[in-house]
Amino acid sequence: MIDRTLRMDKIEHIGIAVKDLEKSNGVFAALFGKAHYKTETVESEGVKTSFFEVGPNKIELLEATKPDSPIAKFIDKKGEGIHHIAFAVSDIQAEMDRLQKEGFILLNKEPKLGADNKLVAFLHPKSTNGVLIELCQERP
Ligand SMILES: CC[C@@H](C(=O)O)C(=O)SCCNC(=O)CCNC(=O)[C@H](O)C(C)(C)COP(=O)(O)OP(=O)(O)OC[C@H]1O[C@@H](n2cnc3c(N)ncnc32)[C@H](O)[C@@H]1OP(=O)(O)O
Ligand SMILES: [Co+2]
Repeated sequence: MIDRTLRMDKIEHIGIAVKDLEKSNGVFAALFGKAHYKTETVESEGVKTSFFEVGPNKIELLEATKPDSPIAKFIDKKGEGIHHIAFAVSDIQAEMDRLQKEGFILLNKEPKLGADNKLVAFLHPKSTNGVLIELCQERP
Protein backbone atom coordinates (compact mmCIF):
# COMPACT_ATOMS: atom_id res chain seq x y z
CA MET A 1 0.00 0.00 0.00
CA ILE A 2 1.25 3.51 -0.81
CA ASP A 3 2.24 5.54 2.28
CA ARG A 4 0.71 8.96 1.56
CA THR A 5 2.90 10.66 4.19
CA LEU A 6 5.94 10.12 1.92
CA ARG A 7 6.24 12.16 -1.25
CA MET A 8 8.31 14.64 -3.20
CA ASP A 9 7.40 18.16 -2.10
CA LYS A 10 8.51 20.38 -5.00
CA ILE A 11 11.28 20.89 -7.54
CA GLU A 12 14.28 21.95 -5.45
CA HIS A 13 16.51 22.86 -8.40
CA ILE A 14 17.26 22.12 -12.03
CA GLY A 15 20.88 21.20 -12.75
CA ILE A 16 22.49 22.42 -15.98
CA ALA A 17 25.83 21.05 -17.19
CA VAL A 18 28.18 23.74 -18.50
CA LYS A 19 31.71 23.72 -19.88
CA ASP A 20 32.84 27.04 -18.40
CA LEU A 21 31.12 28.13 -15.18
CA GLU A 22 32.38 31.70 -15.26
CA LYS A 23 31.21 32.23 -18.82
CA SER A 24 27.82 30.60 -18.11
CA ASN A 25 27.39 32.69 -14.94
CA GLY A 26 27.44 35.69 -17.27
CA VAL A 27 24.95 34.14 -19.71
CA PHE A 28 22.45 33.23 -16.98
CA ALA A 29 22.91 36.52 -15.09
CA ALA A 30 21.95 38.33 -18.30
CA LEU A 31 18.98 35.95 -18.79
CA PHE A 32 17.63 36.30 -15.23
CA GLY A 33 18.62 39.94 -14.68
CA LYS A 34 20.60 39.10 -11.54
CA ALA A 35 23.84 37.44 -10.51
CA HIS A 36 24.27 34.00 -8.96
CA TYR A 37 24.10 34.05 -5.16
CA LYS A 38 26.73 31.45 -4.37
CA THR A 39 29.44 29.20 -5.76
CA GLU A 40 30.40 25.89 -4.17
CA THR A 41 32.71 23.03 -5.08
CA VAL A 42 31.61 19.50 -4.15
CA GLU A 43 34.78 17.53 -4.75
CA SER A 44 33.14 14.16 -3.95
CA GLU A 45 30.87 14.73 -7.01
CA GLY A 46 33.61 16.27 -9.17
CA VAL A 47 31.67 19.51 -9.65
CA LYS A 48 31.89 23.24 -9.16
CA THR A 49 28.42 24.76 -8.90
CA SER A 50 26.77 28.14 -8.88
CA PHE A 51 23.20 28.87 -7.86
CA PHE A 52 20.66 31.35 -9.17
CA GLU A 53 17.33 32.20 -7.59
CA VAL A 54 14.51 32.85 -10.06
CA GLY A 55 11.37 33.69 -8.11
CA PRO A 56 10.63 30.59 -6.02
CA ASN A 57 12.90 28.43 -8.21
CA LYS A 58 16.57 27.55 -8.14
CA ILE A 59 18.94 26.83 -11.01
CA GLU A 60 22.23 25.01 -10.39
CA LEU A 61 25.00 25.36 -12.98
CA LEU A 62 27.58 22.56 -12.86
CA GLU A 63 31.11 22.54 -14.27
CA ALA A 64 33.32 19.43 -14.07
CA THR A 65 36.39 19.61 -11.82
CA LYS A 66 37.98 16.43 -13.22
CA PRO A 67 37.85 14.38 -16.43
CA ASP A 68 35.87 11.49 -14.87
CA SER A 69 33.25 13.82 -13.33
CA PRO A 70 29.63 12.88 -14.24
CA ILE A 71 29.40 16.36 -15.76
CA ALA A 72 32.44 15.86 -18.01
CA LYS A 73 31.07 12.49 -19.18
CA PHE A 74 27.61 13.96 -19.79
CA ILE A 75 28.98 16.89 -21.84
CA ASP A 76 31.18 14.51 -23.86
CA LYS A 77 28.11 12.42 -24.78
CA LYS A 78 25.25 14.92 -24.96
CA GLY A 79 26.79 18.41 -24.86
CA GLU A 80 25.84 21.21 -22.47
CA GLY A 81 22.26 21.34 -21.19
CA ILE A 82 19.81 20.12 -18.56
CA HIS A 83 21.56 17.41 -16.55
CA HIS A 84 19.11 16.62 -13.71
CA ILE A 85 15.95 17.63 -11.89
CA ALA A 86 16.15 17.71 -8.09
CA PHE A 87 13.12 17.25 -5.84
CA ALA A 88 12.85 18.35 -2.21
CA VAL A 89 11.92 15.62 0.25
CA SER A 90 11.46 15.82 3.99
CA ASP A 91 12.84 12.35 4.84
CA ILE A 92 15.38 11.28 2.21
CA GLN A 93 16.08 7.80 3.58
CA ALA A 94 12.37 6.97 3.76
CA GLU A 95 11.86 8.32 0.22
CA MET A 96 14.83 6.27 -1.06
CA ASP A 97 13.36 3.13 0.54
CA ARG A 98 9.93 3.86 -0.98
CA LEU A 99 11.35 4.45 -4.47
CA GLN A 100 13.49 1.32 -4.32
CA LYS A 101 10.39 -0.70 -3.44
CA GLU A 102 8.65 0.92 -6.43
CA GLY A 103 11.43 -0.49 -8.66
CA PHE A 104 13.55 2.62 -9.27
CA ILE A 105 17.34 2.23 -9.37
CA LEU A 106 19.07 4.15 -6.60
CA LEU A 107 22.61 5.27 -7.45
CA ASN A 108 23.64 5.56 -3.81
CA LYS A 109 22.63 3.33 -0.90
CA GLU A 110 22.80 6.12 1.66
CA PRO A 111 22.22 9.87 1.40
CA LYS A 112 25.41 11.79 0.63
CA LEU A 113 26.54 15.39 1.04
CA GLY A 114 25.44 17.72 -1.74
CA ALA A 115 25.74 21.45 -2.29
CA ASP A 116 23.81 24.20 -0.49
CA ASN A 117 23.59 22.32 2.83
CA LYS A 118 21.68 19.32 1.47
CA LEU A 119 21.71 15.54 1.75
CA VAL A 120 21.23 14.10 -1.73
CA ALA A 121 20.58 10.84 -3.58
CA PHE A 122 20.23 10.03 -7.29
CA LEU A 123 17.99 7.72 -9.34
CA HIS A 124 19.47 6.15 -12.47
CA PRO A 125 18.06 7.78 -15.62
CA LYS A 126 17.46 4.36 -17.16
CA SER A 127 14.77 3.77 -14.50
CA THR A 128 13.19 7.24 -14.98
CA ASN A 129 12.64 7.57 -18.73
CA GLY A 130 16.10 9.01 -19.39
CA VAL A 131 15.97 11.80 -16.77
CA LEU A 132 18.49 11.86 -13.92
CA ILE A 133 16.52 12.56 -10.71
CA GLU A 134 18.08 13.95 -7.53
CA LEU A 135 16.41 13.86 -4.10
CA CYS A 136 17.38 16.65 -1.69
CA GLN A 137 16.80 17.00 2.02
CA GLU A 138 17.76 20.08 4.01
CA ARG A 139 20.52 19.07 6.44
CA PRO A 140 19.47 19.23 10.07
C1 LIG B 1 26.61 19.43 -6.33
C2 LIG B 1 26.12 18.20 -5.74
C3 LIG B 1 24.74 17.78 -6.18
C4 LIG B 1 23.74 18.79 -5.67
O1 LIG B 1 23.83 19.08 -4.46
O2 LIG B 1 22.86 19.30 -6.38
C5 LIG B 1 24.66 17.55 -7.67
O3 LIG B 1 23.80 17.93 -8.38
S1 LIG B 1 25.97 16.59 -8.27
C6 LIG B 1 25.61 16.29 -9.96
C7 LIG B 1 26.64 15.37 -10.48
N1 LIG B 1 26.51 14.06 -9.87
C8 LIG B 1 25.83 13.06 -10.46
O4 LIG B 1 25.32 13.17 -11.58
C9 LIG B 1 25.73 11.78 -9.65
C10 LIG B 1 24.75 10.82 -10.27
N2 LIG B 1 25.18 10.41 -11.60
C11 LIG B 1 25.80 9.23 -11.82
O5 LIG B 1 25.99 8.43 -10.92
C12 LIG B 1 26.27 8.98 -13.23
O6 LIG B 1 26.42 10.17 -13.94
C13 LIG B 1 25.30 8.03 -14.02
C14 LIG B 1 23.93 8.65 -14.23
C15 LIG B 1 25.17 6.65 -13.32
C16 LIG B 1 25.94 7.77 -15.40
O7 LIG B 1 27.24 7.34 -15.15
P1 LIG B 1 28.04 6.34 -16.10
O8 LIG B 1 27.23 5.11 -16.33
O9 LIG B 1 29.42 6.18 -15.60
O10 LIG B 1 28.13 7.29 -17.37
P2 LIG B 1 27.92 7.04 -18.86
O11 LIG B 1 28.42 8.29 -19.48
O12 LIG B 1 28.52 5.74 -19.28
O13 LIG B 1 26.33 7.01 -19.02
C17 LIG B 1 25.57 5.82 -19.03
C18 LIG B 1 24.23 6.13 -19.70
O14 LIG B 1 23.52 7.09 -18.90
C19 LIG B 1 23.24 8.26 -19.68
N3 LIG B 1 23.32 9.43 -18.80
C20 LIG B 1 24.38 9.82 -18.09
N4 LIG B 1 24.10 10.93 -17.39
C21 LIG B 1 22.82 11.24 -17.71
C22 LIG B 1 21.97 12.31 -17.31
N5 LIG B 1 22.39 13.26 -16.45
N6 LIG B 1 20.72 12.34 -17.81
C23 LIG B 1 20.28 11.40 -18.69
N7 LIG B 1 21.06 10.34 -19.09
C24 LIG B 1 22.30 10.29 -18.61
C25 LIG B 1 24.31 8.27 -20.73
O15 LIG B 1 23.94 9.03 -21.83
C26 LIG B 1 24.43 6.79 -21.06
O16 LIG B 1 23.36 6.41 -21.87
P3 LIG B 1 23.59 5.40 -23.07
O17 LIG B 1 24.68 6.02 -23.92
O18 LIG B 1 22.27 5.31 -23.75
O19 LIG B 1 24.03 4.11 -22.43
CO1 LIG C 1 21.90 19.01 -8.18
